[in-house]
Amino acid sequence: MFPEANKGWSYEDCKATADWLMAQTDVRPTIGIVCGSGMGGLADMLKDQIAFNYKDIPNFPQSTVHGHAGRLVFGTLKGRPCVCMQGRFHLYEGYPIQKITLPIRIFKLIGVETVILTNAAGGINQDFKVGDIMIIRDHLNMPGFAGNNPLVGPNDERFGVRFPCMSDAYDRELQQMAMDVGQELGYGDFLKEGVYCVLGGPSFETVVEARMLHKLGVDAVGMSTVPEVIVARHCGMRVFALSLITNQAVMDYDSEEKANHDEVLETGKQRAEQLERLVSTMVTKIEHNNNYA
Ligand SMILES: O=P(O)(O)O[C@@H]1C[C@H](O)[C@@H](CO)O1
Ligand SMILES: Nc1nc2[nH]cnc2c(=O)[nH]1
Repeated sequence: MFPEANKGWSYEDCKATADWLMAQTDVRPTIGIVCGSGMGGLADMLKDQIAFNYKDIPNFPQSTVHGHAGRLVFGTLKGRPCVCMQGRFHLYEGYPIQKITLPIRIFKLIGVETVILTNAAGGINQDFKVGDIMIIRDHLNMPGFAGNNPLVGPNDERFGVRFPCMSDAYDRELQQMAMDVGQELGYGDFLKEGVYCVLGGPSFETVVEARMLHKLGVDAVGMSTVPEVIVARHCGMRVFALSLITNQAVMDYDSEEKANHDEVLETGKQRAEQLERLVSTMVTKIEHNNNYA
């Protein structure tokens, strides 16, 4: 029934990688961070770093996209033990969806309880501006509609249940915390919230695709995050996610704008400092006395 079942991403494969990592470092992270395109600076905030190139980690895929360094960094952020993916994997790189989400299961097996994900996204909401940071409230999983979901295949109950709930995917307490922290930091003008839609990429949207997403209630569109969120929730981790609006999706045939990856990376650089301060302040406030883990 599942011919490619668990090829390279079984519980045992994930456990072997987790054990290998645990043998190389004394850091025992409870918070895992995933850096979006151009946001790798988040990993550089970690103190007393122990970093591994993805190519040296057993079973890990390799980063192939500019703006994704390909390092797994352990360390402390304001005294809290963290692990950070400086570079993530995307469907358009050609990896099976189960492979791009394998690091999230490894997070779980090394003791991570809360996952913070960031991404670069195109603004669909017409009130959004380039440089806005959107707290993700909900998602639209377009590849999932076509059956490309990371949980397809035999379910291993050691990770989670066959049919996980997703109506509570994004932790509401953490969303509120981000809003509060954002206000304290004076980010009120550019801190938004909304719905993120994942598409397969790597091509950006046509005008009619962007218009369709707008009609569907999408606020920002990208090419990542959702598979990772599904896997994190499946194995019971708390999830918080942010989109940096790096460009406006083109919704008008007369527009001279053209989405491109250089603009995405440039916006990432411009907002890096604020994004890092928001995430690091949240990290100091996250408590692990919840019963998710
Ligand atoms: O990893 P993220 O989702 O931040 O990367 C986005 C989507 C594409 O990989 C790339 C397009 O510029 O940025
Ligand atoms: N699909 C998609 N992904 C992005 N990542 C950054 N900007 C965009 C965009 O406009 N569309």
